Amino acid sequence: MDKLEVNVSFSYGEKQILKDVEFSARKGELLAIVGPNGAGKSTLLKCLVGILKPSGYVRLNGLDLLGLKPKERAKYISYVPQSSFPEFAFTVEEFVELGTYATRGNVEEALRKVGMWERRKELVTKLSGGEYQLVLIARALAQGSDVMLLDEPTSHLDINHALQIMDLLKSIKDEKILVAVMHDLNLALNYADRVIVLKKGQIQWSGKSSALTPEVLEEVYGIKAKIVDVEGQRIVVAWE
Ligand SMILES: Nc1ncnc2c1ncn2[C@@H]1O[C@H](COP(=O)(O)OP(=O)(O)OP(=O)(O)O)[C@@H](O)[C@H]1O
Repeated sequence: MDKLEVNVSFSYGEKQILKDVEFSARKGELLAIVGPNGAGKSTLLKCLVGILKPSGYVRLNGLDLLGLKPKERAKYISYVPQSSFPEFAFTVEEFVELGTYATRGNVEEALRKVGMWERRKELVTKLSGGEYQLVLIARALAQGSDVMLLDEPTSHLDINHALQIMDLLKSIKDEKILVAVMHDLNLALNYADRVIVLKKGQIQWSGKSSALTPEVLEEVYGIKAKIVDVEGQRIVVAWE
């Protein structure tokens, strides 16, 4: 299945957080969700994966994902949450196996992909924040779903590991529908095919990452910005 179609709204009590957030995502592209703190990016991913119950729809090739039971939904959609410290002392391998529908074969493949297979016997509670983030990504990969959502997948990673993860996402984008919340605009510009800019729970701008302009960033983040070309890479330079 290769096409995700979304239109969701969500409120915490009286407070509306997402208003008619409508977009589609396909295999073959990495879709980045960017936007200021509090814009609703994490809430959007939680709505898509069914942790929160939005109004509207989330459809995978017409299949209504929100209408499925959680265990059933997990066949189609995986989620890498914002990394928090692990609570239970599982080994890396056990932790990845816990991912719904993970089998021995794809646990090994997933751990090899993130470079953590050699460390599979170590306890997750003893990993660094970045290493744990790699294991969270492996757990989602092992689920083998068509859709993979990632909430700031590089936030705890050094630049080398961040690039490694972005290269990994690039290498699997033909197999999976990838939607990633990203704070690093430079990584988003250079790795994402399309970008959605969220502000106050609404889509402020969306389009090809190559079409994102400094004016959009200035408007959304309230900063001054330039996008410069350095050997084919687009780099954001920003100041207040
Ligand atoms: N459990 C909750 N109850 C009430 N309001 C909440 C809850 N969780 C989040 N919010 C509010 O929802 C809004 C959106 O939060 P969300 O975490 O989705 O933003 P975000 O764009 O991911 O932000 P950040 O970039 O800072 O991670 C914020 O105003 C936040 O205060």
